This record gives sequence, C-alpha cells and structure tokens, in this order.
Amino acid sequence: MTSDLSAFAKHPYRFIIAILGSYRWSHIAILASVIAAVTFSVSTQYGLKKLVDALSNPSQHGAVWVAFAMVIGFIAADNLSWRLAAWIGHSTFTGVSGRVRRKLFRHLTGHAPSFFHGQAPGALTSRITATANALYTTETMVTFNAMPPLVATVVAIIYLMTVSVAMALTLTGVVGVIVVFMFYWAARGTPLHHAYAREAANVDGDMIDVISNISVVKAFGRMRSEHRRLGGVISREVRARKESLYFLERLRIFHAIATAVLTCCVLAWSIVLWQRGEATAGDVVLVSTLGISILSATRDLAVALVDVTQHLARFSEALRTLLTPHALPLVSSAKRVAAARGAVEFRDVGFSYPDGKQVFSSLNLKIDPGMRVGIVGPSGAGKSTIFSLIQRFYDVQSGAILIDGEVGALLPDDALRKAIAVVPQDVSLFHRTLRENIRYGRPGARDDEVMEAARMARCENFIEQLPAGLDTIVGDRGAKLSGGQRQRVAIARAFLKNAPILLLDEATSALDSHSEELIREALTTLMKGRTVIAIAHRLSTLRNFDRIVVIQNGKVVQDDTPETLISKAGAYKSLVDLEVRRLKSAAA
Ligand SMILES: Nc1ncnc2c1ncn2[C@@H]1O[C@H](COP(=O)(O)OP(=O)(O)OP(=O)(O)O)[C@@H](O)[C@H]1O
Repeated sequence: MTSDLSAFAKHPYRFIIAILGSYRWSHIAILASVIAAVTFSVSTQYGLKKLVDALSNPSQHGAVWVAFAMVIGFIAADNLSWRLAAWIGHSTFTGVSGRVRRKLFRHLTGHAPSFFHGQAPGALTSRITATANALYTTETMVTFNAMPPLVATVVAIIYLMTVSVAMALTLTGVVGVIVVFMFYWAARGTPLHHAYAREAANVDGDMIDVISNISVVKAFGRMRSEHRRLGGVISREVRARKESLYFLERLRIFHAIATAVLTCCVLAWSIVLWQRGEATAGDVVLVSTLGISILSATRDLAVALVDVTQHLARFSEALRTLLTPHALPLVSSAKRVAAARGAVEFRDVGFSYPDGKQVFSSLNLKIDPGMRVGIVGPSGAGKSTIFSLIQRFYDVQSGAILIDGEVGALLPDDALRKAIAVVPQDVSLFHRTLRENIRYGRPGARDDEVMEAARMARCENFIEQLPAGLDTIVGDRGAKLSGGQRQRVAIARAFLKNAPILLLDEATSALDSHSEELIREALTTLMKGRTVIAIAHRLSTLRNFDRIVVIQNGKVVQDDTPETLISKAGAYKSLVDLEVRRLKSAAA
C-alpha cells in the first residue's frame, strides 16, 4: 500500500481485506480454533447423553467409563481450543489495530501542511484511534460474540437430527425467525445508542474545553457556571445512556419469555417421543440441553450481529472522512538532483487559496544565490503566501516557482526540503528534550554538532540554566521556554540543517532588547553564505540586506537596494516614515 490510501475511502471492505491479508494465517488459525472449541462444547452435551444412556443400562459398565472419558475429553478440548483462539487473537487483533493506525497516520501526514489549517489536531488523531478501535472491536465481536452462537446452532441442529429430524427442522425455522426478528428489533435501537455516544462525546469535549481554557475560566470567576453547564451535559448523557440500556433490556425480556416457552415445547416434545419409545432418556437430556443452548444463542447472535454492523458502519464512515486524497502529488525521491545553490525564482505565478481567495495573478521575482532579500508590505499583501509557495505547501495555478532553475513542484520532496531552512514566526517545539528539538534540523547530527549549533544560535546561557540542560523536556509546544529562547532554538535547528536557502519570518511580538540583540547576532552568523528571504516587521532589521521587495495586493510595487528605496518617495519610504512616527510616539 502507498501512503495515499484515498482509493479505499469508498471501499472500506477492500481496506480491511488488504490489512487482514498480512495476517491471513493467524485469522485462519483463529477461525479453526473457534469452530473446534464450539464443536467440542456442543459435543459435551452429546457425551452427557451417552453417559445417561449408559447409566440407564446397568449391564453397560464399560460404556459408562467410555462416555465419562468422552465428556472429560470434550470439556478439555473445548477449553484448550478457546485459549488457543484467544492467544492468537490477542496478538493478531492488536497487530491489525496497530497496522491500521500506522497506515492512517501515514496517510494523514502525507497531506500538505495547508490541509491541517482549520482542523483540530485532536479531532483528527482521535478519529484515527476510533477507526482502529472500531476494526478491533469488530474483529473481537465476530470471533467471540457472533461466531460462537452461529457455529453452536449449526452443530446443535446436526446433533438434534440424530434424535428427530422433524424437531431439528422445526427448531431451525423457529431459530431463523427469532434471529431475524431480534436483529431488526435490535437495529431499531441504533439511534438511541448513537445519541448516547454523541452525548458522551459532548461531555468529553466540554471537559477538555474547560480544562484547556482554565486560566480564562478562573480569571473571569466562571468556575461555578462552568460546573453547572457541565452538570447539564452530564445529565443529558446519563438520560441517553439509560434509554439505550433499557431498550436492550426490553429486547432481553422478550427473548427470555420466548426462550422459556420454546424450551417448554421442545422438552415436552422429546418426552412424548420417549413415552412412545422413539427416544432414549439420554436423547431427552440431549434435546433439552441443546434446545436451551440454541435458543440462548439466538439472542447473542442477533445482538452481536447488530453490534458488528454498527461498528462496521462506524469504521466505513470514519475511513471515508479520513481518507481524503492528498492534494499535492509527491514526486518520487528516486529522481536525483544536484545539491541546491540557492536560486529562487517566481515566474508569472498565479495563485489562489483553495477557498478561491486570489493572492497573486502574475508575480515575478528572481533571487540569485547568496542574495539577501527583505519582503515588506502591509498586512494581507501576500508575504507569508510567498513562503508557503516556496515550501510547496500549495501548488500554484499558473506560472512556476523555480529552485536553481528546476520547477519546485517537480523536485522530489526530500530534495526540496533539504534546500530550505525556515525560522518561523511562531516556533513550534515538540514535547521532547531540547536536544531532540534542536536535532530536528538534522536527525543524524552528533551531540557535539548539536551543542555547536546551540552555541552559534546563542542558546548557551539559557541552556545552562535549565534543570537538565539540553536534556530538559521543553513542555507542550515549548511552553517552558520564553519566546526569544524558542526563536533561538529555531535558529539552532537552521544551523544544523545548513540549507542554502533560508526563510526568515520575523516575530511580530516585541522581545526585550537583550533577547533581540542575541537573536540579531545569531541570525547574522546564520545568514552568511546563504540565500536569505526575510519577512520583516521592523524595517531596521533590513538595513544590511541586498534588496528590498515591497509587495502590495499581491504585486511587487518596489524592488531595489535599501539605500535607493529610502532616498526616493514611494511605498517603502512611506512605510519607513510610518515606522519612525510610530517609534517616536511610543517613546513619547
Ligand atoms: N489559508 C488561507 N486560506 C485562504 N486565504 C488565505 C489563507 N492564508 C492567507 N489568506 C489570505 O491571503 C492573503 C495574503 O495573506 P498572507 O498571509 O500571505 O499576507 P501577509 O502579507 O503575510 O500578511 P501579514 O503581514 O498580516 O502576515 C490575505 O488576504 C489572507 O486573508
């Protein structure tokens, strides 16, 4: 299977077959063990019939012990087969569930970053878990809930035929009617069970919402009203759960009455046969025990079938929503490309976001290797979009973006990623050690290289103060580090990555002047010998750049050296004047 599984979105059963294919022999072994276990279990009743027949005939002492051995043998074989089925089942079903998760996660992470904008990460990951769990539950239910009563019914009917073919056929008809009736009745409860599942999810969602906003709740003194709100949500869930449980209970009551009446009929019938001399005492025992087990099996079978169909429906639904096709086809990494030198060119680029918002109609921008270019312009001009397009988070609709003269969209993904390092505005860190976070820039980097990158990014001082130095866990999204420290970790990553093209997105939030100074020093070293494209929010950052490109409404309105631009009237001069006025009024 490739990482794009979207072809399976409409064919969930093909997906299941493809996944189960790798566990074919284990499933066959489980199936055989369950069939054997149930056959042995039902055969125990036959052993008991033999025992009763031998006991009622005093001359058959030997036959009594043969029947005894038969019963013990069946019981032992029954238990051993169940344990074997469960033993293989545990490793197979958990293996399948792990495989489903790996496959779905691979598919999910194969989407372009743009796919994840506006999607709650928690919702996506819990859908993967729910899908894998639905398949796991389906497998265990089929094996341990649906198959045993089905096999037991078939085997029991075969044994009953040895006593009375008419009784066996009548019972088959009655069982069929009961299973179908119970299945449809049980299925009618589905909306109630779904309503309960929805309410339970609401309780979870509300609790998560409150806990993740706990500081806001406390700051506004709303804890009591949040408790009240949650109390209401929990009451609705309790009500829905009761309705779902009572529905199943009514089904069980009906079944219990039907079982009692039918057992009575079967028993009476076999006694009549015995009175007529057409059945032995053992036959009466066999018929009554088998009759009872068949009738009990009908309820388990009907309920299990409903559960299985529901889980399969949930699985198919989840698969449909998870397996949306990848928007950007990946280029095979087999294609070899020379190491990048760092030239970037936008040639007649036309681009609109998937929602139809057009940002560029025909953007042209040529940046030579080693050149430092600052991009400025008002909010919404398209600066960040330029970065997204260079990194191929989206494909352009017309024109092309060239890296060293090669169309970016035709470059293998790993070649493109190798060519570009990014120091983003919002640095996102993993909930792992600082060392692992910095090493993200180059996974194979040695410890001394990680340390050197940290030193060049001016991280030493704060690393020394961390409780476990580089081995400190940085907290969720790097919560234990300050904004300036997170920026320097991103710079350290970029040092390790050592890519020829550097995209810098200056943080909008102001840092203290010491932190700003450290970052400025680190960036000056980092920029040496690379092509740099920087989005600057403070124009002073761009003083030492080779070129400044001013963008307005998706168009380049000025493109020149900082000295030339500042010396003549125009968009850049207006922006500088505006910043000077802002700084003056802030200082006043
Ligand atoms: N994911 C998106 N989907 C749809 N439209 C978007 C998306 N991202 C940005 N836009 C729109 O595209 C236009 C350009 O946005 P972009 O983020 O590139 O501007 P910017 O110059 O970087 O602005 P800022 O300085 O405020 O970050 C804006 O009108 C914005 O609303």
